[in-house]
Amino acid sequence: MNILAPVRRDRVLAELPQCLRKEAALHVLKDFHPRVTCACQEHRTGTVGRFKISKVIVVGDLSVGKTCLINRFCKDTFDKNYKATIGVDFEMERFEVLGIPFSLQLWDTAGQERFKCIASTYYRGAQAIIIVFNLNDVASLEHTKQWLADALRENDPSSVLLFLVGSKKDLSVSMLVWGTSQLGEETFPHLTLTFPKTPAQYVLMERDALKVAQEMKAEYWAVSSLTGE
Ligand SMILES: Nc1nc2c(ncn2[C@@H]2O[C@H](COP(=O)(O)OP(=O)(O)OP(=O)(O)O)[C@@H](O)[C@H]2O)c(=O)[nH]1
Repeated sequence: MNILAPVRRDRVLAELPQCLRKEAALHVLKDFHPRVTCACQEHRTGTVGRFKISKVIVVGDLSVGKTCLINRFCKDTFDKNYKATIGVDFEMERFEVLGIPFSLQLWDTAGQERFKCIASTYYRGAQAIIIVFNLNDVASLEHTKQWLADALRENDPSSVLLFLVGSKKDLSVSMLVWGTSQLGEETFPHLTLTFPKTPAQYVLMERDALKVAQEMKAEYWAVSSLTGE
C-alpha cells in the first residue's frame, strides 16, 4: 500500500525545462544501464539503490541563511527570527521527472564552528553541494572555499554538482533602491558591519562571487529567501 501523499504539482516535470540539459535525466540516455532503465520504466527505482534518492548538502557560515533557503524551497515559508541549526537537520522533497519518482534529500548543516564536527559527518555521499554566503558579508564569501574543501573531502569531486549561492539579495537590492541612509538596525536587525556601503561595493561583491564560482566550477545564484526570488 502506498501511504505517501501525491507529489506536489510543481514538482512534477513532464518535460525538462529549457534550462535543463537532457543529460540531467540520466535514465533517458541510450546507453544507460538496462537494469536501471527497466526499473525506471516499471517504477521500481527503489530496487536500484542510490538512484532513487539524491542527497544535497547545504553548507556555509553561520546565519548566512541556509535554513531559510531550504524552508523557502520546501515549505514556501520565511522566518525572520534566527534559530541556529544544532548539528544537522534535513528535509525530503519528492519529485517526478519524466514519469520517474525521485526524492531530494536536503541536509541543512550548522554554520557554527562548535557544531562543525557533528555536521561534517553527514557530508558523505552527496550528489550536490550548495555553498551559501551572505551577499552583504564579504567574509562569508571568503570562507566558501574552506567550506567547499571540507565538503569535498568526503565526496567525489569529479561527480558532485556544485552551486554557489549568494543569499539575502533583498537587503542589497533595498540598499540599491533606497540608499544606505534609510537602512538601519530597526529595519534589518541582523545587518552586520560588513554590509556594502555603496551600490558600487555591491557590484564588486557580485563580481568577486562570480569569480569564486568560476574557480570552483560552480553554478552561481543570487537569491532572497525573504522575497522568494
Ligand atoms: N532579509 C533577509 N534575511 C534573511 C534571508 N535569509 C535568512 N535571513 C535571516 O538571517 C538569519 C539567519 O538565517 P538562517 O537561515 O537561520 O541561517 P543559517 O545559515 O541556517 O544559520 P546556522 O544554522 O547558524 O548555520 C535569520 O534571522 C533569517 O531570518 C533573506 O533572504 N533575507
